[in-house]
Amino acid sequence: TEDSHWCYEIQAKEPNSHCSGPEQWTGDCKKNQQSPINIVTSKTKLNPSLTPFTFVGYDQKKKWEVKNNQHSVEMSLGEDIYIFGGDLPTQYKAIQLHLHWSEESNKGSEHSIDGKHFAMEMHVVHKKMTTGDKVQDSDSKDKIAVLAFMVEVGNEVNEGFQPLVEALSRLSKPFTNSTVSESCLQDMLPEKKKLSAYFRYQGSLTTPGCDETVIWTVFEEPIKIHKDQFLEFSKKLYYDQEQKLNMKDNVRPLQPLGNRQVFRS
Ligand SMILES: Nc1nc(-c2ccc(Cl)c(S(N)(=O)=O)c2)cs1
Ligand SMILES: [Zn+2]
Repeated sequence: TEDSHWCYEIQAKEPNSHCSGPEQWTGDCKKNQQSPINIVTSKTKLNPSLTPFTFVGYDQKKKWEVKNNQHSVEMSLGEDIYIFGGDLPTQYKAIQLHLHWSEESNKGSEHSIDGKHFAMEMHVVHKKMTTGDKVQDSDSKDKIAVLAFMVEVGNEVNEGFQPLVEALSRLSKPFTNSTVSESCLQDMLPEKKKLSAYFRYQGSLTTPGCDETVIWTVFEEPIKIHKDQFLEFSKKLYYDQEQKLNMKDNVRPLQPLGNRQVFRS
């Protein structure tokens, strides 16, 4: 399908590249409720319904499957990990987490907050859990809920990130798989009490087909990792089999907010 040839700008501008960069992405990528966006905090609207989340199974210790899917490093979740609360219509089951990054710490996140980009952005992708026979109409706007965490670099090692960082050298080539050592999602996130402050808006996948079916939650509290942990991603991972193009800048350009309102908890 044309999606298998989509790529980021850094790949598209390579001499004799045959992939389609963000300006050529198809599907819903040219519609008007796209992600990511710049969040102008002074224009966000307080929404008291945006209560804290309940995270179920985020403390489950497991040797998670990870893979280099040629666009990012992706950790498969599933099983019994899910969220509810956060003004979501029902509970949402965790499917996978992946990240976007650069090699400079002031760009690399997909969303920006008051124009500030972070070093990385971690996305925990959840799918709406339909109870019993209820069928999801195909274009429903809330099929997916992504929890987005900004990642800042500092000089403190983030122990919770180590299992993933240590697996990266086993994932250099695209379409390679591995497992991380025993770890849990919760250890990668900011402490729970800091997760009640977040932004909320209606948007899309930031990768083709850019389906406008995502309820976005962008947490205010960033994850902090050591600079060396951060640099491992662009050092160890490659976009291509020949290992000539380091995987970095897997970041979609900012999209127009249009007439959408961004809410805050
Ligand atoms: N092949 C790939 N798919 C994705 C993906 C899948 C689902 C979603 Cl929701 C997203 S995102 N960045 O909008 O969170 C990315 C990444 S790489
Ligand atoms: Zn993502």
